[in-house]
Amino acid sequence: MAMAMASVEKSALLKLGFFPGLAARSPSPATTSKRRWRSGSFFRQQQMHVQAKVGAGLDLRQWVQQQGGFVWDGVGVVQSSREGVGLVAAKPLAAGTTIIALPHHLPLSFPPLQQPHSLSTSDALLLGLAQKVPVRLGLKLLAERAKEGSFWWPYIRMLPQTFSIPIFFSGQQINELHYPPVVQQVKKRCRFLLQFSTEVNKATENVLGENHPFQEQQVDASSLGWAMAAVSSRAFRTYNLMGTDNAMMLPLIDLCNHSFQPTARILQDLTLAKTEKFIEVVTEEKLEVGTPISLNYGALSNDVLLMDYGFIVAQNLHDRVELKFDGLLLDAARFAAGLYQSNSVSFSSPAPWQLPILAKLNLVGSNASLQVMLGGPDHVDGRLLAALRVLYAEDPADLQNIDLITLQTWKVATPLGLDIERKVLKTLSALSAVVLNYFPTTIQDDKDVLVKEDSSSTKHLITLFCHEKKRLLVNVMAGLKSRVSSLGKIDNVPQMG
Ligand SMILES: C[S@@+](CC[C@H](N)C(=O)[O-])C[C@H]1O[C@@H](n2cnc3c(N)ncnc32)[C@H](O)[C@@H]1O
Repeated sequence: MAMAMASVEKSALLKLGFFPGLAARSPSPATTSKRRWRSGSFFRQQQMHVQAKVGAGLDLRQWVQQQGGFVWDGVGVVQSSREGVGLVAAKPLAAGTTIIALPHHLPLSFPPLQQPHSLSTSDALLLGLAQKVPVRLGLKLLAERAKEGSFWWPYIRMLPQTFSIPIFFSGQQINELHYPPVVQQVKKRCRFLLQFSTEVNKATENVLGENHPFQEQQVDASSLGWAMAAVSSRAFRTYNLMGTDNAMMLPLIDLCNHSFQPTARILQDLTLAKTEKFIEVVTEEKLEVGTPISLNYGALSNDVLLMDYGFIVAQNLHDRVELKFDGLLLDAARFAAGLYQSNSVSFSSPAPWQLPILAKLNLVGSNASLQVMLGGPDHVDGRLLAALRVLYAEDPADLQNIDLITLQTWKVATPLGLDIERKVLKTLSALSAVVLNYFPTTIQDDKDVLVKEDSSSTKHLITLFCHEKKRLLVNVMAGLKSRVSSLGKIDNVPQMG
């Protein structure tokens, strides 16, 4: 997702997201600590009612201005139960206008520490620990949150106390997602947090006073999870002139909620990297009074939105259903499609002449990448489509003059003939049905829950997530069905040239 932007003057920034590939078990609640977290006051402030939260947002706006930042005087702060705090236009504004600009010293980042010998004990410890985590900014955030009189306190006090991301779900709620790619990833992240909290405490156990990066406060999986969630849901990637990226938390700017049709975008002026206002939010369109000031967090699937941000988008065009390419699963789909015969060779044991093509598709071999997707404009992953076409081929000669690109697209209606194409489409459709049946509840069950549950509840979020996956699978089946029907209209199988 990172964009190479070193050569452009103003670069659009993307949200950061969680470190891919980490993971977990539900973190234990905050336990005993040598000293109490500053969270006493932090948590009290987090229980502020709506009006106070909005007021704190306005205080943050003022702090940014006092620190030399620019905030358009029409920036309003609102709160809703669904999106939390957000920014809105309190006045009309033309497109292409700067709304917020931050000076260089306001973003919270983990600065590149190039001279380890000159570091304080506390910074050296933090650096050592940070080298073990992909998102080291979380540690910096925790260190600042622990520090009395932190420069960033006006910002940190505005951060949510809790996040609705799945690492904070109960074990049962995680399992209720019924979607193995996300369930596994969440469990992996939780495991990481538990392990890493042990490491952090071991590395700091005999450190006292100012030398302690977290002011002698014990860091448990829950506080680490809080920090990682704050970073995954709020940090942006910024770039320097060398194109090196760095994660930063951008006070006030990170109160903008997400939309795939955003009203603003965030720009980084690389040529001004050393001057005052180097990150700014600019309107994409004319704003009317009450228009939310939203940013596009990126072309993110619901899996990423759920795991990193704690919300999902209905009818998200970037969403997919992820599967592991597996001969047995394809056999089950072939069986469900009524295409399995007693003399059928299992898809788990491809013929030797089929293997080289499957290897070229990177679906067999020790370094194979077995993750394939359903959904999207073509309904299925090109590699899955190609693999099924190959697996249904009966004669090596069928595959001789076919290139890999053709096999992976719908460009040629029947690259291996009408019969094979029909089988492929029916198998893919049955595969979608098999995956759909994996969910223990129906689309109607979900609808019933969705109307009953509070839209800000975890139950609602989990149900909506499952509901959207099921809807996607039904759409895939409808798309494949219409392809089968259009095949019926083909009298002559086009010859490959
Ligand atoms: C960068 S913060 C935006 C400010 C945040 N609303 C707050 O209260 O501080 C991102 C978080 O806002 C919420 N959010 C942003 N866009 C959303 C959307 N379109 N729908 C639901 N929640 C959204 C999610 O909780 C997400 O993790």
